[in-house]
Amino acid sequence: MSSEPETADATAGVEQSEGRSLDALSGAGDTVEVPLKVRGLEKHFGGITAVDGVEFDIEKGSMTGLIGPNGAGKSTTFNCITGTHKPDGGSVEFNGQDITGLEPFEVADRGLVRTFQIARELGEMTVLENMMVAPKHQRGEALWRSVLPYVRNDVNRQEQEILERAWETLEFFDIDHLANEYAENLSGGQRKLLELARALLTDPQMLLLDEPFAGVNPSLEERLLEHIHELRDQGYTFLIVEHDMDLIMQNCEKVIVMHQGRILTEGTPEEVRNNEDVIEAYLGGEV
Ligand SMILES: Nc1ncnc2c1ncn2[C@@H]1O[C@H](COP(=O)(O)OP(=O)(O)OP(=O)(O)O)[C@@H](O)[C@H]1O
Repeated sequence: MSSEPETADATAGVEQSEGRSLDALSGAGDTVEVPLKVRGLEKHFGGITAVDGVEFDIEKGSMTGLIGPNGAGKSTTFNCITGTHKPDGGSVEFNGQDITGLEPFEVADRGLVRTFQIARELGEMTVLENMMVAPKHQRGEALWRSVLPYVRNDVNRQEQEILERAWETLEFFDIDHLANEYAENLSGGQRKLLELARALLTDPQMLLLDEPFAGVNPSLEERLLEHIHELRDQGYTFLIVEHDMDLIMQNCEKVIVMHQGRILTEGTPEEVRNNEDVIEAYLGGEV
């Protein structure tokens, strides 16, 4: 797959959103080098403060790891950024637009997309059908139902274009031979590849991956990593939550460490590895 995130080719055949900045898509106007800015983010659940004034910047074309122990607030931070949770305070800016509190499909429309686990209903569809409903599925969890008849019966011109992109993306991830397999029959690693492939069909500029390597065997993990690096080289930006510390340290140029809802530190893997707070107060010397 050779298309870049902002090019017209990358968006061919896929419904464009009204809310998306044309400048951001075409690269015209000011170049946004820090597409994602999180400021003073807060989220409370009853008496629990899950996210407590989190702030960070993500640079364009970078691969950043977000790490921290269980309950540190990583998933809640992801959820507040991508619209699954409404933050109680702070702001999220993407490509110069305030996206704080927008619905998930509105955030995805702007090019900030997180991978979704293949839900039970999608597991009962083939890999190719999963790809065909991906662009619309991301814009609303229920919309895929309305698309399904078209997938199974007559395919109109727009669907034909989506079909071509779907095949191209499946080939890129080396899972085109599984196109007619039901998604529920895929291995854990193959599902992760499909989840990433589906996210790509929504024309993202930045991808948020929540534990993309969980349950993935070493050889598939290697392949998944190669694909992520290749996509990064094409200009996509990645923010990755992952428990495998070594994997993050070896593959991300920047690491953000969360602890008890706050940013403990951030820096290069080397800086984080040598940070006394991280070693003593948080990681217990496991880095
Ligand atoms: N929906 C919720 N309702 C109540 N408490 C929640 C909810 N979601 C998260 N929490 C709490 O918020 C805190 C942060 O949880 P979160 O899942 O964001 O951490 P995490 O860093 O992703 O952890 P893990 O690595 O274990 O997935 C935890 O104390 C958790 O129990």
